[in-house]
Amino acid sequence: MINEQQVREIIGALKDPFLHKTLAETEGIVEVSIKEEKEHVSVKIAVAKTGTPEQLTLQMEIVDVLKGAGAKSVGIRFSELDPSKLEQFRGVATPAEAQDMLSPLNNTKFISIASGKGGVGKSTVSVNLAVALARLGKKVGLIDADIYGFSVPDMMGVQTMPKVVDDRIYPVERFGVKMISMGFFVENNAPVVWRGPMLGKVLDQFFRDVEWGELDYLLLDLPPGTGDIALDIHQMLPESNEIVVTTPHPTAAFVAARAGAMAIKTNHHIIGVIENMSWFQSDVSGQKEFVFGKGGGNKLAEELRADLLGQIPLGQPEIIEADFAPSVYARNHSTGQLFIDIAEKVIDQLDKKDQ
Ligand SMILES: Nc1ncnc2c1ncn2[C@@H]1O[C@H](COP(=O)(O)OP(=O)(O)OP(=O)(O)O)[C@@H](O)[C@H]1O
Repeated sequence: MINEQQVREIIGALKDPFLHKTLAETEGIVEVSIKEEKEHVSVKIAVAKTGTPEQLTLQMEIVDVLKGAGAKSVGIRFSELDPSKLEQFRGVATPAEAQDMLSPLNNTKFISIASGKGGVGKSTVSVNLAVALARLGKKVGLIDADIYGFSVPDMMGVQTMPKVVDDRIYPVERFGVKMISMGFFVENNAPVVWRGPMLGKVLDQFFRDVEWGELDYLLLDLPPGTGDIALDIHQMLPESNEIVVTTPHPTAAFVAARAGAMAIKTNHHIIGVIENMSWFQSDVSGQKEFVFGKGGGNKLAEELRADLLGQIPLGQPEIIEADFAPSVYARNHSTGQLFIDIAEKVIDQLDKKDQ
């Protein structure tokens, strides 16, 4: 297992993406800690500007080099360089680099949606939360990053492909949401087997080469579970606000807690839990029937010390032939309204976090 000095040497050779000086030169390695028994390295890095696509690239480079040197898992936190230090290096930025610092995603809040296992409704929640945020007047993007199980284009009833002009990818817009999916980049629904660097390149492309314009929120529908792919993606993403989706069964909540733990370990911030398939409203008895049990969402929220943002019942959206989108609830559908309530809570929480 590598020691702290080796970690500092390896990362010290990488460059601050804006200052184009090595992290050793900028003294950008703030903290290194190593858990020998778990072969886990966590580092805190200060860069000129945080929350940028450039940070994502650096993040991937750090994960790559540390894993290459023997770390099994890597945690990275970013902070901004002290203004006095920044001053020291100012003047080295060319106009193109200065333009980079004004990248349109700089003020975007990232929201990732995760689940402990497949089939609990993570994609349904991602799509409807994105649409609800757009219905509230926000500028919203959605990345379907569920590389094996991409389903967002079908769920939203997307019939077109993104346009590519001069090497720039223009996302498809549906219900006011700009969307891009792994599904657009594989032929004939073929299974995808990307991992490691290849996966990183594809994700990087989603941030850098897609013409998002200015966005308030960029949602990411993550792969389900706590396996290698989910871990890779967690490590490669910019720091995000994460929502964990579960069903009400206590066992499902238990599995979802592991996804939450993975998010925290990879320095994402859990903002809440959404319980899906919470009940079924019987037409016959008029009663709520708790088909999948009760209490899972609350239990998970307690465990992750986060809010239960909402509970979504079982039930399909009405199908409108003329505007087919099989998983999008209409604004005036009771579930559509529940998603508006959740979106308001999310906006509120993230605004508070900013203050
Ligand atoms: N509240 C709900 N009521 C009825 N059906 C639902 C509800 N939520 C999800 N479903 C259905 O359950 C199935 C799984 O949902 P979805 O694809 O959103 O789950 P997922 O967690 O993203 O799965 P995976 O990660 O495996 O792709 C879909 O057929 C979807 O239409």
